Amino acid sequence: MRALKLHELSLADRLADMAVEALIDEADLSPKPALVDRRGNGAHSDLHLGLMHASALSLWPMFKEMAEAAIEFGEVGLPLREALGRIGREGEQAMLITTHGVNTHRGAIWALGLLTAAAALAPRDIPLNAARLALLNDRYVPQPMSHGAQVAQRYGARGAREEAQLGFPSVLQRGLPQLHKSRRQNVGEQNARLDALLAIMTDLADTCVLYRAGLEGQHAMQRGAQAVLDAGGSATLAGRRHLHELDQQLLALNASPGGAADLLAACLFIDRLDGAL
Ligand SMILES: CC(C)(COP(=O)(O)OP(=O)(O)OC[C@H]1O[C@@H](n2cnc3c(N)ncnc32)[C@H](O[C@H]2O[C@H](COP(=O)(O)OP(=O)(O)OP(=O)(O)O)[C@@H](O)[C@H]2O)[C@@H]1O)[C@@H](O)C(=O)NCCC(=O)NCCS
Ligand SMILES: Nc1ncnc2[nH]cnc12
Repeated sequence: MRALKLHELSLADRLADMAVEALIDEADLSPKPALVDRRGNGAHSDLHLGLMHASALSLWPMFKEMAEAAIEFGEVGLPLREALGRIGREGEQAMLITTHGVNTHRGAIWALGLLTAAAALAPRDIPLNAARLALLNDRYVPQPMSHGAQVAQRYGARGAREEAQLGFPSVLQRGLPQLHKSRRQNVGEQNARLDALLAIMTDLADTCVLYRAGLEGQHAMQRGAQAVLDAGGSATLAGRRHLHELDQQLLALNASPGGAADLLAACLFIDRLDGAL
């Protein structure tokens, strides 16, 4: 049988590969404060690294289908938005079957789903087109009292939806610039990615943290992340001490920055796309 050459992969195949790789890179990155990583399960009793990997892999067909839908519809509009909503909900079901009901990647399905579709539409303006899609109202979206919805009522934080509708400011204005800055300082790729995660955490209203630990958790996350960066970042000894402190503090508060983790995956996906399309 003839071997499949890489360049014979379709655009949708390649985008799905890149989305899943971004999720696996995020999961593997260590030491992340209070999140699942190579060291352990962070603040989660029902998650572990193997489950994060299995969940990421289970989403490959969904990302491919989202990219194909974008290519087929060819423009930002309600038909594409509602197709993505349907595909995303089916992807969530596939994830829940794989994880036996644990929510591993709901936020990532949303963020990376929109970005994958936008990348399939046009290589330029990816965050802008993702935002335009997020601003459209899917008429079929269920309205359950999600953790995000409860936090929105209690604190006014609009979480994952708003982040996408604004064109992913935490990724474009914080994560990516820090990733590039740390790379320029030759701190090593893992430290650069940790710094990008911390930069995202400095200003995020993460509904996962707010749901579990309220404003105290959010302040601890934001201040602690800033302290690591102010001390020189994850590659320095002082920065590592602050990172350890942040890990301990978030674990004590049971505050898991799952939203920030999803946005790091979005950041790594956009970084991968650069030059690949
Ligand atoms: C529009 C949706 C994003 C729904 O949003 P909503 O806020 O109503 O729903 P949630 O499910 O509560 O939140 C979405 C997840 O987004 C992540 N997130 C949080 N804050 C932000 C932020 N500021 N910016 C970006 N992303 C953010 C976060 O995901 C991570 O945390 C998950 C674990 O959370 P949780 O279930 O609360 O888990 P635990 O605390 O561990 O619960 P217990 O076990 O302790 O009970 C984890 O999955 C991470 O991914 C938020 O959870 C969209 O999701 C939607 O409409 N979905 C319907 C399907 C659909 O139409 N999809 C469209 C595809 S294009
Ligand atoms: N590494 C991680 N740990 C916990 N929750 C997450 N949600 C997305 N990535 C995560």
